[in-house]
Amino acid sequence: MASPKKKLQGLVAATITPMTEHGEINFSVIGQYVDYLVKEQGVKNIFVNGTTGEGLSLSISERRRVAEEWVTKGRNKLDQVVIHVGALSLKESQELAQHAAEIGADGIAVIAPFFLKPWNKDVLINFLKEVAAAAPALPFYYYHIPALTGVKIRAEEVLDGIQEKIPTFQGLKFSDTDLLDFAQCVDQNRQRQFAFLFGVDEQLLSALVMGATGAVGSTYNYLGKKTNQMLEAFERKDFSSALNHQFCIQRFINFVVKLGFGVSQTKAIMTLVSGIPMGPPRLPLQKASREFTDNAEAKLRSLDFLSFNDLKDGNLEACS
Ligand SMILES: CC(=O)N[C@@H]([C@@H](O)[C@H](O)[C@H](O)CO)[C@@H](O)CC(=O)C(=O)O
Repeated sequence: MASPKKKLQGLVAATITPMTEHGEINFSVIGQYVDYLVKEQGVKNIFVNGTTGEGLSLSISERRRVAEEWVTKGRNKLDQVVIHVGALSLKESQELAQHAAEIGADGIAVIAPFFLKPWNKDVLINFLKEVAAAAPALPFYYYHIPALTGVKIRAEEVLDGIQEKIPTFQGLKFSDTDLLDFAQCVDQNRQRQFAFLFGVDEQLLSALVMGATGAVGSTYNYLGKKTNQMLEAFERKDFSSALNHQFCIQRFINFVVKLGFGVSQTKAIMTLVSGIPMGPPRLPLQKASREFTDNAEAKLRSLDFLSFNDLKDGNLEACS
């Protein structure tokens, strides 16, 4: 059984894996990155080696070293460090789970294997169970991201009876827009103290209404402060302010989505906003174009999302 631990809640930044221009991992900026999240964005939980972290594009040895660096640099600064240990090979996933336990991570998460896929709920749970068993003292999260894995088994089905099979099961990271499925996960498991972590940043307010207890996402790296204002407004039941904050965040995400948005663009935006070099992504991803970065910067400025004092054009559409 997992040792009782503080529930993972609030914002969780899906960390980027910083890289050098030569495509090697740039471990040297991770300490600075931790400080930036805590001090500038008010984000004290991280999700390492997930989608944003290009976890599936790293070698097993790189994933181990990245996890170690975040745990080490986050010690006494971060509340929780969750490591994504999903892999196509059960053995690799187990190795990473065991490693996460050894280095003192606070939890592990696993996606569905996506090449040879589980064809029903029971097979998927068997896979997850075998991984969880490799780290029997660590809280376990199922990472539901059907658009990327192609595994379309509803999260509601996966959660049905999961704790009996996986005693360390502690929550769901739900990266999908199907709010019916998400809400049913909450509704059917309300008595259990699970964490329901939503992963579509532009729709977080809707998920909060449905009972999300926290959120994992890429934009919390650089819009954490803004999103925390939304969470605070929601908490004090000021729904009008919460909605304004969500609309404001949506204006930015909608803008970049139309330009073409993904992990590469997240790296470029984070470099711009934080000043910490995130470097290029690894193939098969391509570096964001200069045009993208210029347009994203102009939008960030007009929404007053950049804390520089050199606004030349004024806040054209700054949100309150
Ligand atoms: C598909 C995808 O990358 N989704 C992001 C979102 O944060 C996403 O970037 C955001 O909602 C903007 O669309 C996260 O759910 C991914 C995530 O948490 C991770 O990196 O593991």
